[in-house]
Amino acid sequence: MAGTSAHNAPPGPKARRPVGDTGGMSDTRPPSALTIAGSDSGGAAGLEADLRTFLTCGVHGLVAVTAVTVQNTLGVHDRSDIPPHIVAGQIEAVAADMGVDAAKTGMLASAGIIEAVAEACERAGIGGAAGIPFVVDPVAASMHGHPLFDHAGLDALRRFLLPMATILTPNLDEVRLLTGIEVTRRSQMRDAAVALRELGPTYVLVKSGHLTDDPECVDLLFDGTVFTELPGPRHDTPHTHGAGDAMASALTSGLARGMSVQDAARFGKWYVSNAVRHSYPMGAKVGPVSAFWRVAEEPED
Ligand SMILES: Nc1ncnc2c1ncn2[C@@H]1O[C@H](COP(=O)(O)OP(=O)(O)OP(=O)(O)O)[C@@H](O)[C@H]1O
Ligand SMILES: Cc1ncc(CO)c(N)n1
Repeated sequence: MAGTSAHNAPPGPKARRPVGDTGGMSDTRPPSALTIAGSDSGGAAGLEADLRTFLTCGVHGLVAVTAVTVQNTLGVHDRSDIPPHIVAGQIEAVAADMGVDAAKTGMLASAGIIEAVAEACERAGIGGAAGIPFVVDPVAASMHGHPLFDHAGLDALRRFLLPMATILTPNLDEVRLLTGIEVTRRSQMRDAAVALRELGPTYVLVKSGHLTDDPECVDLLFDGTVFTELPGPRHDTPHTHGAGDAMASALTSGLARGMSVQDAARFGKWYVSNAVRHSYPMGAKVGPVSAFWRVAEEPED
């Protein structure tokens, strides 16, 4: 495990509040981030990944559970969706009492849940032009190809959630589902970003993990005018389960800590690149990305 060093210090300007900063006083509230996501029993993706990332990025994690999946490295074997009013209730309860500095979505399971999430977020002041930063990760399927919502879900996502998003973070399968654009080369990511932004989000971040022939792993951020490449090496490992969730939740953590969207996106890319670099085998197939690299080392004695 690596501690903090020049090598793994985050790039770009410093966040307003450093990791774990509570002002040194027990009555000072740390930044908080809300994940609206499903549970992965394998602990690699879903809300488990998000909470772990929030913690290691110095942010208190809040949760609205959307579904429980029966999942391991072989696939998603079963699931039970949470009733939409319970999902909305979780969002409203934590927003009203504890306060949300940034929010993100993961698996949203159904059109009914998506509509309830959009309404609850609107009531809580999450998303929209002047609202609390809202990261929409349009998780459509698990990495094994198991759908995590259906066509009605896709329509509801377009209709209710994309116009509220501060930033949309699709992988290349989700780009195809949302726009019909097939991205097979890095140069095609710009057209995809333009088409995605027309669906309503303020920023778009197109993730490049699936371009496996590309020797680098360069994500693309677009704000409607400027394209910003987020460069990084492509680490040679089969174990990338949860990379998308780690990227989106680190980005959300950056926003909760007061970073600009540009800086939070760079922070997210830096975080996930290290998480993939330290990923590990576990189970029969694709193992999880790591958060251990970010955990403080224990004292010698
Ligand atoms: N082999 C790799 N080396 C370095 N970074 C990677 C690698 N694979 C993915 N990433 C990074 O991880 C993030 C997630 O990318 P990807 O396109 O795989 O998303 P995803 O398909 O949503 O992820 P998941 O595997 O969780 O479903 C991106 O920031 C991407 O740049
Ligand atoms: C619960 C859950 N959320 C998201 C993903 C996608 O990584 C997954 N496999 N499982």
